[in-house]
Amino acid sequence: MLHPSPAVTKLSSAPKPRPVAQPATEDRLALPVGTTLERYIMRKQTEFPYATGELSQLLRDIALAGKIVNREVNRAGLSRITGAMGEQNVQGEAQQRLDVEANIRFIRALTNGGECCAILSEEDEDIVQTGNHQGKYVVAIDPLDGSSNIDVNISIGTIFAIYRRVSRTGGPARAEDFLQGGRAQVAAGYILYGSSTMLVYTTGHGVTGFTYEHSLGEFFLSHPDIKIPAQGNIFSCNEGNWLDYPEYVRGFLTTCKERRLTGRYVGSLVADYHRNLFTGGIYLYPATTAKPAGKLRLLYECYPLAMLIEQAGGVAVTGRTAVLDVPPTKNLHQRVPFFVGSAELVHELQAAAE
Ligand SMILES: O=P(O)(O)OC[C@H]1O[C@](O)(COP(=O)(O)O)[C@@H](O)[C@@H]1O
Ligand SMILES: [Mg+2]
Ligand SMILES: [Mg+2]
Repeated sequence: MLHPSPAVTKLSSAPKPRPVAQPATEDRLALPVGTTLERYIMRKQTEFPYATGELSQLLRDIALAGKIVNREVNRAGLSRITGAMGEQNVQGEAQQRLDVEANIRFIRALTNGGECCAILSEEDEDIVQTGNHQGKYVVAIDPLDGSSNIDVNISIGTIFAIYRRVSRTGGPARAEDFLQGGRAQVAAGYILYGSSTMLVYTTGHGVTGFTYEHSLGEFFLSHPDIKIPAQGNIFSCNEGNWLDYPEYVRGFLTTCKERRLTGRYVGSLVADYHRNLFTGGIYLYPATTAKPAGKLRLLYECYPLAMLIEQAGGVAVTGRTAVLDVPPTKNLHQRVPFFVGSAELVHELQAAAE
């Protein structure tokens, strides 16, 4: 919109001023690339008149733990925290030292921050109470995703979902606080420890990406308003499971190959998801004969990534059903089949689903 200056409107004989473009209201509130995460969070908070800053503090706590985990990941080979623990987590999967380390770092940061009442982590069977019984939020988290890639210096990540607790404050959080369903998430995101470290999150108003600047120790806004292309050229799955995939998934993948789409699979969900978010594509972790419910966990892997993808204009389904509409069972570590990515590709898969 163009606004002549008030002085000029009065003096009609004066030479016409050069028009100055004024950004629309929303644009004036938008912050430029390079803005620090802290400033971004503060500014966003002022857009919600009743915001009390608790969610902002939670995001700060997650970013802080992310910086610490990033440091540990970067020097893991030197500091001897790579390798298997020789123990299994609640999923019966081999626990890596960095899985444990990351879990400790996130729990500590969320406890010290004061706003998080309880944490549901992939690494702990039960809900972890932080002792902040007045905290209004709970966090479901996969502290380190892509464990099998830890020891070989390949990108890994953290995935998180934030809920406002529904049980009465003043006491410990309960399972119902985590079992509200995907549409109840107030924020969700991930941190990618990759060739650069990024924090990507949503509070339900689009998706924003921040890149970590190591020497300054800060996340900076680098990717405002991320949108996934509606169509894509990439399919990402573990083809070693081909013989165990449902027939409709094999049929879909065959058409991908007939159309000469590109196969790309890191084996770290965050990394595969992040690539497809920017390039367009579909990530698939179907049910298999060995894993009839799929492998990925609903509460701290699929729900948060589904919220992000919908905010970015993409789609996430378990087959026919939108991931965010899947009702959680009482199992806090529930698994579901997961198909996520560009709308056109995922809709095609969904139409073929049994
Ligand atoms: O080795 P597979 O069966 O392809 O599974 C890979 C998937 O398993 C995961 O590693 C599971 O996550 P965790 O490492 O957090 O257990 C995903 O990151 C990845 O997409
Ligand atoms: Mg994981
Ligand atoms: Mg994990």
